[in-house]
Amino acid sequence: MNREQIIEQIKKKGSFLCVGLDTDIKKIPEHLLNEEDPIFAFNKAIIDATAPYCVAYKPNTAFYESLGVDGWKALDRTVRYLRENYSDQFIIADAKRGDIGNTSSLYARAFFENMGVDAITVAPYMGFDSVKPFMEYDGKWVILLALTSNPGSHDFQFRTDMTGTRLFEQVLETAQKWGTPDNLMFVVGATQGAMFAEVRRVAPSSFLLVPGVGAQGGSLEDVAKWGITHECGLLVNSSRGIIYASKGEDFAEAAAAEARKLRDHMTILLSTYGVI
Ligand SMILES: O=C(O)c1cc(=O)[nH]c(=O)n1[C@@H]1O[C@H](COP(=O)(O)O)[C@@H](O)[C@H]1O
Repeated sequence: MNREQIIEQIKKKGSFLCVGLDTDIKKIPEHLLNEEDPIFAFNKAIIDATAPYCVAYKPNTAFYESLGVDGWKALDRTVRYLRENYSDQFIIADAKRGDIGNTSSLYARAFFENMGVDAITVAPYMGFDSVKPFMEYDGKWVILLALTSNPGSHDFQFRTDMTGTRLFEQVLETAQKWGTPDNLMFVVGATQGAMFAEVRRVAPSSFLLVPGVGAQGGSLEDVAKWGITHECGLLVNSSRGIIYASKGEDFAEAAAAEARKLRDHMTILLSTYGVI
């Protein structure tokens, strides 16, 4: 899925919502545990209920890997279900990979060729050769961690070099020499608030994947205020806040209601900032 197609979907749906499929076997409604593949049954119901309100899905691989082979199969089945039934949705494997070039090329093959997702989250720590193999796929995206949503983001990401440039700014600056706004996005946590203005100073036109609204308490209002561009330039993720809105038989309807609420807010923001 290319940049124009993502923007078209955002405008069409009045939404820049990404639903996080962080599906935890210990948190899904009990009645689903009788299903032959409970994780897939949960994901399928969540997808069918929330698809009108979002433009992307982001399964985090940890939730699937924790279940071994069965989890990986459920993830693969989920991606296939999205591909076959919702081809207008952007699919992000949140895997946070990155290794020496030779190994990264196998991660890229696993996620882009084998699983067929549109994008993968990548950690920048090992540098250019660890990121490049993911960029060698036409029509696929790297989403590089830049300024994360967690408290530990302050341990390294704000450290400055001799010129006073912070590490996250160096990541943003340097990585834009490796890729373009057509194949490279950055992760910036919703909890970083006004720091979005600093991010936009260095990366004015890149799409940002923004986790941290909902369960982590980030403000959608602030993200848009400091981070939105004339093309939107944002994909805002919420996982737990949507998919665990109810633990009962009505879990899918409750998820849809949460997604719709966020979509309604996003439509207002898109209109306020002149995107639609
Ligand atoms: O790369 C990510 O998606 C990510 C980066 C980051 O800085 N913070 C962050 O929360 N995430 C992921 O985004 C999702 C957030 O989930 P909720 O807090 O439940 O909405 C999880 O899958 C996290 O692993």
